[in-house]
Amino acid sequence: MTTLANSLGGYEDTRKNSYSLERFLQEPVSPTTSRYGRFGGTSPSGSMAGMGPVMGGEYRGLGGNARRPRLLLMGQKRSGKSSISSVVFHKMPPTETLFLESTTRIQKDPIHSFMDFHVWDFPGQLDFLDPTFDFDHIFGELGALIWVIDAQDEYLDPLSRLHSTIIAIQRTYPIINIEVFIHKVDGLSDEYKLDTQRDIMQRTQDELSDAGLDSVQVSYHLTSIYDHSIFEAFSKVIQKLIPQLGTLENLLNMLCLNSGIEKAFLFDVLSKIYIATDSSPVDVQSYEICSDYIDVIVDVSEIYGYDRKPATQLPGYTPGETPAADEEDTAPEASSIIRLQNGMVLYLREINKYLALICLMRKEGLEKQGLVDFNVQVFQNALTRVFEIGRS
Ligand SMILES: Nc1nc2c(ncn2[C@@H]2O[C@H](COP(=O)(O)OP(=O)(O)OP(=O)(O)O)[C@@H](O)[C@H]2O)c(=O)[nH]1
Repeated sequence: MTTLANSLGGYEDTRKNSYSLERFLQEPVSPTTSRYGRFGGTSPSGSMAGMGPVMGGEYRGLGGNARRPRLLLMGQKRSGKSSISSVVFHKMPPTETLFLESTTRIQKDPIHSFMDFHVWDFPGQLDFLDPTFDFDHIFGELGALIWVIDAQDEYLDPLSRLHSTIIAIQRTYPIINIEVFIHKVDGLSDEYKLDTQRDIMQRTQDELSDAGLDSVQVSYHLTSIYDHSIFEAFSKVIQKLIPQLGTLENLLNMLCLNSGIEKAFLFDVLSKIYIATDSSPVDVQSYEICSDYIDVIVDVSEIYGYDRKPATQLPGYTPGETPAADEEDTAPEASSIIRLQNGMVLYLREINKYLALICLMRKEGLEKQGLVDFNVQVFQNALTRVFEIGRS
């Protein structure tokens, strides 16, 4: 194991730029945007010092414009669109989605997290290809179109609506990411799931070829709100919208290589979406255990964490003044280590109030814990730099 600072060409920046997970949890939640929980898509106060286009509101991915990407959830009635949005972004327990009412108007949900974006939930009965709808307004600032298909229901009609939608938007907006969620697969056998996916892929490919759109890329995900598959699918959707993804992956690779880490995830604590991971293959079990670990840490922090007030409530703060970065920096970042029965270790370090690094390593790796801690600190500083450069 070596120090990451060496691998990063001697880069060393001792400036601390960390935020507290606990403090994030204790910040006020706006009743207008939070329908279901404490996270509720609110905008926590406090600056996002050092976090650029991906962090704190701006996005320069598509076409270089500083915009908030929009994720459109579309599909037939009762396919599970509102449930997905509620479970992933508002911590709604999956069983409570049974009581969700049918959406009658477009639900626009601003999500303020490591990257600000909007989630628009379309009522299933709405025909947005109708000429009375402002097509450009709906698809103009799109990051991804997420088409939800209920795999437990008859899907040929919804599929043909998907095809006509792709054909309609491709002509004007060819760079849109099209993501098909083959949803509610929890009740299906593995064989049936794969057959359904194969059938949907084949029919879509045939339809697009007939329309002369062979080159259109469509991604397919088997999802359910009753397990981690929905979070994993969203992770992949969001990752495509992060301009710095390649750099984040390289940093994670270097961290793993130099610290004896087998798998590392950079998680958004708000949604449990991972925004980057190293390039070793993701196995579901590692992802699930890391995702569960975040839940535990978040819950324990919320119940037992001490009350660290936001900078605006600290003594000496004058209303109207921008809180000094130093005040944010005084809070130590949360960290935690758990030894698992199988000889592995889970290592968590909060990077800022939105992101946490979670690593899986063998217990021998912790014999040099000081080195691992140091490398993680260097990784944290490098990450801050990446976003600073992106912003400038
Ligand atoms: N088994 C299963 N049921 C699900 C899943 N996701 C959603 N549901 C159920 O599907 C039903 C419809 O979910 P909604 O989220 O209201 O569907 P919608 O697409 O928003 O419906 P509209 O608002 O009418 O367009 C609810 O009873 C959910 O509990 C899933 O992954 N598995």
